[in-house]
Amino acid sequence: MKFMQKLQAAERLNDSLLCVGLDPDPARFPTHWKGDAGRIYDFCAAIVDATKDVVSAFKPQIAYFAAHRAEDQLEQLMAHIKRNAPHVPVILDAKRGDIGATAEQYAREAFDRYQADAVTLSPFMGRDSIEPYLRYPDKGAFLLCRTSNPGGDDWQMQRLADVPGQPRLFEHLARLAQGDWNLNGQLGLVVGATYPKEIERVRELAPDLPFLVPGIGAQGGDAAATVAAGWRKDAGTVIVSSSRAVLYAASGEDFAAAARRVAQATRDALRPVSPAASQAIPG
Ligand SMILES: O=c1ccn([C@@H]2O[C@H](COP(=O)(O)O)[C@@H](O)[C@H]2O)c(=O)[nH]1
Repeated sequence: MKFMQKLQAAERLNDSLLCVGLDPDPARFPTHWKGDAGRIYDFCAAIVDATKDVVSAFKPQIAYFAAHRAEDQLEQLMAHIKRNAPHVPVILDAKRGDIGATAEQYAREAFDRYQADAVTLSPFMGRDSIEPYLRYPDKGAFLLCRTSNPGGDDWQMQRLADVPGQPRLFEHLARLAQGDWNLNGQLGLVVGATYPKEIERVRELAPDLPFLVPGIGAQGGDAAATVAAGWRKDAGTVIVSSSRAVLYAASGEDFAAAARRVAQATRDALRPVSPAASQAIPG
C-alpha cells in the first residue's frame, strides 16, 4: 500500500491526527530503567503498544538511537511496529540532504534497512537530492519547509529576489513541493505548530500535501490552531507530532499508561471543529 493511502487509512481507523514521536532519551526513562540505553527498544515498544490505536503515525527520531549506538534497537522497533501495529505508518525523522549518489544510500537506509514508510528530508541541496527517495514508489518524503524552531527565521523567512513576487524561501519551497517536484504524489511538508500563520500560508500554496507538524506539547504550539490552519476536509491533512509530552508523561512503572492518557487527550484536542468539518476524520 502506498504511504498516502496507509496514512489516510490509519487516520480513519483511529480517528486521529496525532503522531507520537519516538525520541527515547535514557536520562528521562522511568525510574527502573533510568540511564540504561539498553532499554531503548523496551521503552519505545511499550509506548507503541500503549498508543497504537490512538495515532495516525509514529515518528522515530534517528538521532536518539544513533547517539546511543542503538541502531539495532531501531531496527527491532521498526519490526515490532510492523508486527504489532501494521496499520500505522512510520515516518523516520532523519532530515537527510545530500548529493544524489549519497542520497541513494540514505534512501536505502530509511526504506530497506529500517523499513520506514516515509522519511523527513532537508531540501537545501535541491531537487536532485530528493529524487533518489522518490524512486521508491510506495514511500513518502516530508521536506523541511517552515520548521518549529526560532532559528528557522534565519533562512526560511528570507525573500528570494530573483523569483517573481519575491516569495519567502518557505513559500517557494511549498510551491515546488506542490508542483514540479512532486512527480508521483509522494511529497509532504514539515511545518511547525509554533507558527500557525505560516501553516495557513503553506496550506494556501500546497492545498493537497500532507503536513507533518511538530511543535505541540513540549514546544508549546497550539493543537486547535494547528488543525484550523492546516487541515482541510477531503484535501490536505496534518500529522501532528508530539514526542516528549507523551513519552515522559510519568516516570514510574505506569509510564506507558500515562503516555496513553496524554496521547488520548492530545488526539481529542486535535479533532477538527470548523463548521465545514465533521467531528470524525472523514472516510
Ligand atoms: O521543525 C521541526 C522538525 C522536526 N522536529 C522534530 O520533532 C520532534 C519534536 O519533539 P517534541 O518533544 O514534541 O518537541 C523532535 O524529534 C524534533 O527533532 C521539530 O521539533 N521541529
